Amino acid sequence: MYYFIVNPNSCSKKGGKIWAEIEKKLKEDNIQYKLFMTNHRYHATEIIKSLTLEAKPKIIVVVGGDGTINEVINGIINVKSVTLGYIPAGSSNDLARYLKLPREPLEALNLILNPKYFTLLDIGRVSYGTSSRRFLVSCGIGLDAGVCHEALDSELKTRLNKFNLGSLTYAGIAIKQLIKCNPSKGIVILDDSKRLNFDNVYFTTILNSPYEGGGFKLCPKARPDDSYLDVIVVDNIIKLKMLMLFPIAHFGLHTKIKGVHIYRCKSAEIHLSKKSPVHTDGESCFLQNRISALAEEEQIRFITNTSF
Ligand SMILES: Nc1ncnc2c1ncn2[C@@H]1O[C@H](COP(=O)(O)OP(=O)(O)OP(=O)(O)O)[C@@H](O)[C@H]1O
Repeated sequence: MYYFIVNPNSCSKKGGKIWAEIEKKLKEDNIQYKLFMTNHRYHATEIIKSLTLEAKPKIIVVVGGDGTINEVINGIINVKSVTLGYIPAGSSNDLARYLKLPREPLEALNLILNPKYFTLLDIGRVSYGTSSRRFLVSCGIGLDAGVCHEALDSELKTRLNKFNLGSLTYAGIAIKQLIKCNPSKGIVILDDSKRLNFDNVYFTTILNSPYEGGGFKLCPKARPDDSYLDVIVVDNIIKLKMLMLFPIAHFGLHTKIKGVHIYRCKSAEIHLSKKSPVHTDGESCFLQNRISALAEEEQIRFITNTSF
């Protein structure tokens, strides 16, 4: 039995169309499944909570974007009893990009029905104020999160999604926000011991895998299964040079630029001089001036196309 959690609204309603294609195939092939369609924000979290209350092994397939996967990962109670399958149906699909999951829905379904590999993926946890949330792709504070916040309700994203170019939204908004933004002073503490001071931080992002924001290869060497987090701090770069950083970050070529700092750690704490936007997997965690993140001990079993 396969349990499907479907966000029909992902990628400006493309999720619903993708599900129709998947459901037709499941019916044709007489595959047993149960459907749980989300009908509001955070519904995927409620659904998976109820599905994972008992520690009974289940294959749960998510149809949506990185935001839907984030809601799902945040609701799993018995992590060890779950195997996740994923049919990417979002605008940016950064998780699917790194896991090399098929972009074609029926191919992605085929992989789930005939799995090649099961990979244990790290689950990150970010804490802020009195709250905390898990992430699979990344969390961040500063400019990158500001871009995610604006992209959530972006008209531009809706328009670009019509041409399968939704991921370009992030680049467009990033340029607009960069022009206005004022960097902060920041302190980053790695593994409770290494303290780093920065004067003009644009953003700090903590990643499980290389990509975020629709294909920016921010930490090219990050691996989602190594129990470590990769951290990028972008500091003290003139805005004109920052404009160059975005296109070359698509190829992971920004890492040699002075002012780009990359670290690997088990935990990270970030303090900024002023409140700044925070995101987990592109979803908003409002404005904060302090966040901390770690890799949880338990990993989640994921159906993948490749071994890592
Ligand atoms: N039925 C629904 N109606 C409206 N919004 C929904 C519904 N179900 C889920 N959502 C919300 O839709 C938002 C977007 O989903 P998701 O992130 O998966 O798609 P996306 O933004 O197109 O993809 P990506 O994150 O890969 O760019 C999430 O914040 C989720 O809470």
